[in-house]
Order: sequence, then C-alpha cells, then structure tokens
Amino acid sequence: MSQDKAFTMEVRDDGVAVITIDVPGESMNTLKDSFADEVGSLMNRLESDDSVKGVVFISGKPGSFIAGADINMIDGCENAVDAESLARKGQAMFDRIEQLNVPVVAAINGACLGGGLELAMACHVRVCTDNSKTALGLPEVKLGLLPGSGGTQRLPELVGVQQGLTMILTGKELRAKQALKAGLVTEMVPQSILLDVAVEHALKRKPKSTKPPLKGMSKVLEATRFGRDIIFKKAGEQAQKKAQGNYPAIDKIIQTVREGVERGREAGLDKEARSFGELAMTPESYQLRQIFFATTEMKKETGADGVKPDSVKRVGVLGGGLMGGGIAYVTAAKAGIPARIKDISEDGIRHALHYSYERLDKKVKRRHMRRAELEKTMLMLSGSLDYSGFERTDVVIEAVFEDLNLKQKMVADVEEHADESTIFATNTSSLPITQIAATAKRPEQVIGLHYFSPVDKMPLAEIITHPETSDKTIATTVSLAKKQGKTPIVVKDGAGFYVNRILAPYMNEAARLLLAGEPIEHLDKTLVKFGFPVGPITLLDEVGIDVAAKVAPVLVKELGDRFEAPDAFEKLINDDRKGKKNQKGFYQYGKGVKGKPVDTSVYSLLDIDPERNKSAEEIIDICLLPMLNEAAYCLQEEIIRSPRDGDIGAIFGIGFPPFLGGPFRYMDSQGLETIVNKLEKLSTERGERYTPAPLLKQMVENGWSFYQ
Ligand SMILES: C[C@H](O)CC(=O)SCCNC(=O)CCNC(=O)[C@H](O)C(C)(C)COP(=O)(O)OP(=O)(O)OC[C@H]1O[C@@H](n2cnc3c(N)ncnc32)[C@H](O)[C@@H]1OP(=O)(O)O
Repeated sequence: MSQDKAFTMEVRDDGVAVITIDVPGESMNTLKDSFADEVGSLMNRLESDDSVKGVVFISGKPGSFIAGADINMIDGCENAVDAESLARKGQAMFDRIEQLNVPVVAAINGACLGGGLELAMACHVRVCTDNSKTALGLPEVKLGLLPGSGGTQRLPELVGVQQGLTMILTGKELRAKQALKAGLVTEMVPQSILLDVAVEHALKRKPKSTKPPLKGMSKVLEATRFGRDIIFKKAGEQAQKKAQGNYPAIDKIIQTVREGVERGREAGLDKEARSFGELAMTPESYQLRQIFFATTEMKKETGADGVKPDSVKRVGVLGGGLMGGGIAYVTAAKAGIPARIKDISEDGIRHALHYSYERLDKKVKRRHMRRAELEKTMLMLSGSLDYSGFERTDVVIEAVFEDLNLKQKMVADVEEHADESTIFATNTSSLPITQIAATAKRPEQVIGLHYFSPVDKMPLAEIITHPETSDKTIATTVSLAKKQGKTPIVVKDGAGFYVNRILAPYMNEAARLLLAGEPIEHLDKTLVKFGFPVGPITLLDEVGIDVAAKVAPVLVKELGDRFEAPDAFEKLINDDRKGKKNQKGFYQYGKGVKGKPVDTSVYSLLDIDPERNKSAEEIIDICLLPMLNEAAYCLQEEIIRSPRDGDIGAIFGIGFPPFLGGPFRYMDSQGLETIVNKLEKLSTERGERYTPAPLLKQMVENGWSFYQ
C-alpha cells in the first residue's frame, strides 16, 4: 500500500476488498484524470482474483465521500476534445466498476457530488449515513456543465426520468432520507456501522438491476413514449423560464437524457461525453467555474491578513423587525450561536421569535429537521425589553430604524451595558459607519454588517469598515457572517457602500426610460432576459419606492449629481405607492390578482403614454453601463478590495447574471475599450452622468484588464 495513491485496496479475511479513496494532500476527495490508471490496475486485480467476494468503496476523508471531478482539471482543458476525453475516461472507469462480477457497494458519508455520485451510481448498492452532511447530487449544471461520466444516464435509471431530470437540471442535492425515498440509496445507517453494513451487502448476491420506485402519475407518465414526451417538454419549459436561454447546458441536458431514454445507454453516453466537451468550452461555464474558485478562496480569508478572529459565543440583536428577526434566525439556526433580541416592545420580540419558529417549523414539516432540533434552536433565542443578558454578548448587531441619532444612542447603550470587548455591528443600509462610530468610546469595535433581505435567503453580507475599525473586529465579524451562512465582502465606508451604490444608477436609468414612455413589462422583461432574476421596476416595488426615495438624496449628497434620481418619486409617494409592502406600486398585488399585471394607473399618474421605442440592446446599455461604471469607481476609490469582491458582491447581492461572471469579468469579456466607447456615446446622448470613470480610461490607455 503506497501513501501517494488516492485509491488503496485491502482484501479482508472475509473476501471483501475495501477500496479507500483518500486523495493525498487534499481536504476533500476530487477525481482526477491521473486516477484512471490507479483504478485500472485495481480493476485488473479484481477481475482476475476469484477469492474476492465483494467490493466496498469508502472515503478515507472524515466528513465527505467525493466532491466530484476536480474542477481545476476541467478548467485546464484547452479544447472540447480534451474535455470530452476526460468524460470518456470517467465513463470507461465507471463501466468497468459496474461490470465486475461481484457486488460492489458505495459506502457514503458526507458530500457525494458530481463525479462522486457517478462513481457511486456505477456501484451495485449504495449505503449512506444519516449524517446531516450527507448529500447526493449532480451539481454540474451550476458550473454550466452536465454530468460527464454516466450521470445523465444512471440517475434517471435509478430514480426515474422525471426526478433524475429535475435533479440534473437544477443541481439539487438529496439528503440521506430523500435519497433513500427516491431509490438512490438502498440503506441509510448511522456512521458508526457504515462499513459493516456495506460489507454485509458486499457479501450478498449481486443484486439484479432494479426499477425506480415510481408511484401514481409519475409511473403512468414514464411508462409510455407519449408520457415521457410530456415530462421532457415540461422540464424544458420550466428550466428555460428560469434560464431564459442564457445557459446552454439546459438544452444539452434534456437532449442527452432523452437520447439515453430513447436510444439506449450507449447512445446516451456518447452524447453525454460530446456535450460535456462542448459545454466545458462555453464562456458561460468558464465564468461559473471562476465563481466557484472565487468563493472557495473567500471561504479561507479572514478579512484581515494574519489576524485570527475571536470566538463568538453569544450575539445580541437590537430590533425584532424583519431584518432583526432574520439576523437572530441565521445566528441560531445556521451559526448555532445563542441570540438575545432586544426590542422596545413585546410585539417586536414576539415577531422575531415567531419569524424563526415559522422557518424551522417548515423544515420540520418537510422532514429536513427533527422537532427536537427545532426546540433546541428555539432555546437559543431569547428576548428582552432592556439590556439584561447583553453583558455576556460578544457581538451586538443593531437593526433599528435608519436614524443616525438613534444608532449613535444604540452604540452608547451597548458600550454601557455590554462587555468592554463587545463588537457593535450596524446593519444600516445607508448611514455612514464613520458617523455612527463618531460618538463611540471604542470606535475600533464599531463596524457595518449589512445583510440583504430576506436575510435567511440572500447569500451576501457587506462588512463595512471605517478608518478606525480594528483588524480584530473585522476578522471576528467576517467569521461570524460566514458561520451565519453568508459570503462576506469587506468594503470601505461610503454612501451606498458597494452593492446599493452600483444598483442605484441602474435603477435610476430604468426609471428614466419608464418616464420617457418605455412600457414597464418591456423594461423588466428585457433585463430578466439579459440574466437578472427580476427586472428593475419589479425590484423597485420589492425594495420599496419609499426606501428608494429616501436613499437617493443621500447618494447625491455624498457622491454627486450622477446619482440624481428622476423626478417621479414625489408623485408616487403622494399617491401612497410604496410597492409590494402596501400592495400598491408599479404592479398589481393582492388577492384575486393572477400573474403579475402592471398597474396601468401608474402611467396616467406619471403622465406617460407607454410605447416601445427602445430596442432590448439599447435598454441594456442604458441601464447596465452606469452600473459597470460605478463598479469601476468603487474599485478606484478602494470601496471594494478587488474586482473579485466586486463580482461576487454583485452576483450574490443583486443577482448580477452569474454566467457573465460579475461586472468586472463582464467588462473584461466585452473589452474595456468597448465599455468606455459606449459610455462616452451615452454621455453625449443622455448626460454627463455616463462619463467613464477615470480608472476605466486609464486601463484602456494602458491596455489593462481587471483579471489576467
Ligand atoms: C465529470 C463530472 O460529471 C464533472 C464533475 O464532477 S464537476 C464537479 C461537481 N462537483 C461540484 O460542483 C462540487 C463542488 N464543491 C462544493 O460545492 C463544495 O466544495 C462542497 C459542498 C463539496 C464542500 O463545501 P465546504 O465544506 O464548504 O468545503 P470547500 O471549502 O468548498 O471545499 C474544500 C476543499 O475542496 C475543494 N473542492 C471541493 N470540491 C471540489 C471540486 N469538485 N474540484 C476541485 N476542488 C474541490 C475546495 O477547492 C477546497 O479546497 P481547499 O481545501 O484547497 O480550499
């Protein structure tokens, strides 16, 4: 047995060959091209050794099985032929495993994803642990790919076409219980007996291939060609509704699964390998892979080089509203840290506690959580009308009204009632942290921690430093945000910070186009088709027209005239149009409203005669370019630390189309000269606010790009 091998085999006295997968020097197993030879020689031995009665594949890593093929390896492919050949090598390797005469069992604990699940599906039996980290899925679509080593064929064979297709199209993972129900695993066991149970299966007779455990309508549909046509059509429509034609993997997945279902596994595998090769070379897959690399890199960063975060054992939350409730929830449910909520009313506290209860209860009902776990999490949440219990908090996060005096008073109160070392993190979305810290006794412990609504769903947190924030405070806050399940970016203090600052000019231009007569649906649909999750006018309704109206003057005051909002807010507010929250905005809301009809009365209110004048391309340029330009200003002013942070912030904070890589990668892909030229043209046509940021011009002059 050699230490430098990823696959090592030991044949036990009972005749079961246990193959342990433990990629040397890596924290998680990933599959590499070079393992084909290693597995090949193990297969040679197994194929010729009659004394071996069964085989078990198990991971040597404590918390995971295999996280898929090595994405670096895929990224390193120079052309489609290289990538196709990787897929074919994997297919051949897994075929050989499947064809062994003895039973082969995958013993799965932790992540079993992509190529990892493809290997497990080539085994005859899969046993998994009931560990909460156990997850089985084919997430390749999130990388703009399809499963390349048999996954498009074996998953539908095991769980049925409908469920298999959905899993491959969405990348959705199944937890242990769900995998058992779907027929993806044969047995679910506690981790302590995983190997023993796997060995038992390996000593049984090789199981005959089974049919997916289908019931009801699924069974009827999958039985006939007509029924399967319906499944493929529906799956395609649903997936494209989200993808808007921007993700080439979607069509390829449907065609490939269909090929196998209709023409057999061999034809399916051939199409799978070819499609994998082609998709690996698409710009969409390239950008999505870069997001994976960026987020993995960010997981390791502390936010302050060389500084270790302090441990956070208790958190205080000021304000039990929507944001406070969400913050308390992610603190207890995700980070596992007790949170003490202070509000001025019992109602506020009740609201916050209820917010968590509702979310946890949903998980229990969906069987994602046991009731005992819900109760344990709820015990971590407590409320108070005064500061009792705050003396032991390590971090206090305030989520009270956007009022500077009030926030400064919160700082003083926390300094009085909490420990000397307690960090004060403010969830302000518009007030400068420097001003909130201005009256603090310990300004080095004041920091911004800006969450996005809804807190439990939105993955980004902006961590805002002011000149006196200490490195320890930064590192501790970054670490807390990560535990709460967030991807944090550290940004410098300044109006709008990063995310709202780049969003504002985009929204302003959409509003200007609307006032000039472009129909609301035309604007929204154009930008959704471009790749945003919702259009800018829908977003205004979601954020709240009153909130946008409040933020606008702050940005103008701090950053200048290019942030001037079009003159329509007053009329909208006077008409009590706040957006979704009071069910009165640009769209119609309320009971009985089907679909998402525009509230056309808004046109007469704003004296608009709606008519399409601008093409989709013009609308995109008009709205998007000021966002890109502002991102460049933020980099120039060091509001963000790097283009990478700017890209991740835009993708995770406002849903900038991920397949375009974020504002900076998008500018690189278009060419900075093109961006500057377009901005200059728009500046002549529409106003000086489009003047290119000096950084962009400087970069063009020097022939630079944001990334190498
Ligand atoms: C042919 C096939 O069909 C094609 C494929 O299989 S494509 C790959 C499909 N698999 C995936 O997309 C899964 C990618 N990985 C993940 O989502 C997450 O890493 C995970 C959920 C498995 C674990 O998350 P988490 O516990 O937070 O650990 P995380 O920090 O992300 O990863 C641990 C290490 O494993 C590495 N890693 C995980 N999966 C990897 C992969 N598929 N390729 C390369 N590296 C990977 C990470 O880079 C990180 O490396 P580091 O220790 O040097 O920083």
